[in-house]
Amino acid sequence: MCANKKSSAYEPLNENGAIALAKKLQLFEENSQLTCNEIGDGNLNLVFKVKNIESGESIIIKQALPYAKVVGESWPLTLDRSRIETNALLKQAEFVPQYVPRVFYSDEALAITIMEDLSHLQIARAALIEGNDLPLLSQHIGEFLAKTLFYTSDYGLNQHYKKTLVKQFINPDLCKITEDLVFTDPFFNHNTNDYEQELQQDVEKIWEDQTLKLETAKLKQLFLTKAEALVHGDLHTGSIFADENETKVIDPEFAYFGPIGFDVGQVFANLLFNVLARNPEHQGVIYNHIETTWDVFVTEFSNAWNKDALEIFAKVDGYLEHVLTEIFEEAVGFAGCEIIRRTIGLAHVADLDTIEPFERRIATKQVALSLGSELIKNRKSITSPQQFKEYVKQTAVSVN
Ligand SMILES: Nc1ncnc2c1ncn2[C@@H]1O[C@H](COP(=O)(O)OP(=O)(O)O)[C@@H](O)[C@H]1O
Ligand SMILES: CSC[C@H]1O[C@H](OP(=O)(O)O)[C@H](O)[C@@H]1O
Repeated sequence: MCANKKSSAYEPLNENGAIALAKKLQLFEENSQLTCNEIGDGNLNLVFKVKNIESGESIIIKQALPYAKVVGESWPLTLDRSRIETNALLKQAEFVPQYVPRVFYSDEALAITIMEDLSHLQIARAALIEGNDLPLLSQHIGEFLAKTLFYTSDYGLNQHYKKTLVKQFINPDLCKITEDLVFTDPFFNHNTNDYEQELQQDVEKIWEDQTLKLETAKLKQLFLTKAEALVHGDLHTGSIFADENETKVIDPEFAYFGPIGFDVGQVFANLLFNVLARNPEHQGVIYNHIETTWDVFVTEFSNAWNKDALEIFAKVDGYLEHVLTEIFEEAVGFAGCEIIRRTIGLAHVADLDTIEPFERRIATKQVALSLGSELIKNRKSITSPQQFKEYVKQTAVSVN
């Protein structure tokens, strides 16, 4: 099966429609007995799993709705995100086929991507919450980040061709969601915000902190303007399937040409949520994941740079180090924004929301807010992932 595109009129699928489509496209052997379930638990799209009862073979049909599923028809949203998702998966597969689902078919008009079923793996967020530590997660994600980001950047890609890709991945509606939900609304008294009343004072502290707002404005400006590489754009642990051996990154519908540090920072932040949710004796393994993600990223990015850089200045002493230092600094700041928005903004994370008892949940969210603010404001003086540990400790002491 291979990806292709053809035109048909848009209509949202239901389970029978998904089976009919799979049959029409001859994705299973003739006369196969097929079942289908809608399994989407994300904020935006429909996800159908179609399975051959006898052979057990299955595929995933993901379809965009003309609105954001989590809010409903009052929040219209472009179907073009499906084209972006398919093309991002195909582009990433050029560099790291082992870390993305195979795409079998796509149809822009129907806004569908048909891909490999990854149900044998577990969503990394759920696995980490359960205490399943996914030993290869950070090794794989570090390599995924380094290769997808280096080879789509001006360092590793023909700079003229890169501009045609920038055009192909213009993604204004999904970027607007991030500009609002990650970089704006949580820092103001906005009606999309969602937090427990026990956090009111901590939230107001954020709204009143002018230094924090200034630094967030600078990070938002980077997100708006720094077309450094084709970023995934929503690389949280809910967008990663994994087990002890395998890792697959899904859901790149927010992909666009943005700052490399954005993807790296979202990975840091989402691992930090898991750190915060754990008892201290179980945190070490997740801190190690953060360090390994960065170490592998640096190693793989540097190898790719030394082997394949097309930028003539790449061989100038100090240039690679400068780029890596800037990526880390920006990643720390972006991680801070992600931490704040997932704590008090529209879209939360289960790591924090499932903490029991309630008092511990609130105390942990207070630490998260303080940590997020510190990462944004102090990102220039945080130069290694080992410092996250100090910052978590320091903010925990200052909050409690
Ligand atoms: N390739 C896949 N294989 C198996 N399950 C999948 C696959 N893609 C998505 N899913 C399931 O659907 C859920 C939502 O998918 P996701 O791509 O995150 O949707 P959304 O864009 O709405 O966030 C995932 O959490 C996972 O349970
Ligand atoms: C109304 S979109 C909110 C939020 O949802 C997206 O995540 P996902 O599609 O993985 O559920 C993205 O993080 C958006 O910011």
